[in-house]
Formats: sequence, C-alpha cells, structure tokens
Amino acid sequence: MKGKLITLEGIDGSGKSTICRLLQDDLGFEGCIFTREPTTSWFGDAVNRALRSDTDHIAELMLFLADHADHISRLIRPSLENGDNIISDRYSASRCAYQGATLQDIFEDPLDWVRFLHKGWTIDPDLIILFDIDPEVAVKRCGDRGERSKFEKMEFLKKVRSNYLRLAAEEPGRFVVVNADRPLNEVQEEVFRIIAHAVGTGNKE
Ligand SMILES: Nc1ncnc2c1ncn2[C@@H]1O[C@H](COP(=O)(O)OP(=O)(O)O)[C@@H](O)[C@H]1O
Ligand SMILES: Cc1cn([C@H]2C[C@H](O)[C@@H](COP(=O)(O)OP(=O)(O)O)O2)c(=O)[nH]c1=O
Repeated sequence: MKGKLITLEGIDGSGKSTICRLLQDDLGFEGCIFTREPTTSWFGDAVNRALRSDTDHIAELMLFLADHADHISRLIRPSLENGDNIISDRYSASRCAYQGATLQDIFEDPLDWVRFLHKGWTIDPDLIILFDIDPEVAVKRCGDRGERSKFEKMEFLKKVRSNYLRLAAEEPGRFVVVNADRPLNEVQEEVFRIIAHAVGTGNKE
C-alpha cells in the first residue's frame, strides 16, 4: 500500500463533516480522495434505511460491514495501491464505538467482538483523528437533528464516546484525540496540521 488512509471519527455533532468540507475546499489537500461511511452506494442506502427504522441491531451491523467490504474493494484498496491518500468521514472505528453500544445487552464485550469481525479483510487506517466532545455540547449543536435520529440520544452517545476513548487508549500509535469543543478555526487549524504532517503535503494551515 503506497497511499495513506486517514479517518475522522467522533460522535454525531462533533464537527467531522464540517472539517471534511473545509479540507475538500483547501488546495493543500486537493490530491486527497474524500470518502465516507456509510457510503453513497446501494449498500450505504440500505444502511441508511436500517438507521431510519427499528432494524435488529445484528442485522444493522451486518449491513454496515457489507458497506465497509464494498467500500474497501471498490475504492479504498485500489486507491491506496495507486498511491492516493484517502480521508474518510467515519470508518471501522464507528462500528466498534456505535455497534459496541447498540449491542451491549447481547455481548459481554461488544466492542471487542465487532473489532474481531473486521480482522483479516479490512484495511486499518494509518491515522484516526478522534473528534472528542461532551455529548451535551454535540447534541445542542445538532438542534432538531437530535429529534430525528435514534443515534442522537444522550445516554447512547455517552457510551459511544467512552468506546471511542477506549479504542484510542488501546491503540495510542494510531489515534490522535482532538478536543472538538473549541471554536471551529482552532479545531480546523489542529486537524489541518495533523493531516498535512501525515500526508506530507507541507500544508501548515
Ligand atoms: N467547532 C465548532 N463549534 C461550534 N459549532 C460547530 C463546530 N463544528 C461544527 N459545528 C456545527 O455543529 C453542527 C454539527 O457539525 P457536523 O460537522 O455536522 O458534525 P458531525 O459530522 O460530526 O455529525 C453543525 O451545525 C456545524 O455547523
Ligand atoms: C459508519 C457507521 C456509522 N454509524 C452511525 C453514526 C451516525 O449516527 C449514523 C450516520 O452516520 P453519519 O451520516 O456519518 O452521521 P453524522 O454526520 O451525524 O455523524 O450512523 C454507526 O452506527 N456505525 C457505523 O459503522
């Protein structure tokens, strides 16, 4: 693999998509490929359909995994082999953190189980930027988005956040934890610097 894979992670409302848009608009990162999970393929459509209904949590996980497998074979692997750098708004850590929370009544350690399900076929990111924020702040930022999604409930997001922090603690070499509860320009400055350093663009914005 010649390119670098960088993923942006965090609870809903942590500011990932906003930073992703800013990265996409910045000339310093114009050589990067921008992508996301859930993807925009029909697998991603199926995932979004599951998210809008009361789909069984195991079934939902399997849809997320199918979307991930398709994402890897169609875009991630060929792009990395081609030497392209990739920035993905959510990736496998979202599954460990979110499904590690939805499945907590079924498994003793659902995070570990979900992580295991990726082994042997996924491509691990070179760098995971975790946008860390108190769910109270993130939910306030989302306004009425909070009413619509079952994933934007406070207690649930607290569990998701703690799962993310556990992942980061277990793999400190791969994760960078960014305090996302700061003015946008400060978060942007830090994230741009981290990514520029990782992909070697020389962009110091
Ligand atoms: N640093 C920030 N400070 C205040 N509001 C922010 C900040 N970053 C993003 N927002 C706002 O918070 C909301 C959620 O941000 P978004 O980027 O969609 O989060 P995510 O993609 O992580 O769910 C948006 O309305 C966005 O404009
Ligand atoms: C990629 C992924 C997302 N999700 C959740 C996080 C979000 O609540 C929802 C949709 O993701 P997304 O569209 O990225 O939401 P947001 O922009 O609000 O962060 O799906 C999982 O539960 N598991 C996963 O593997």
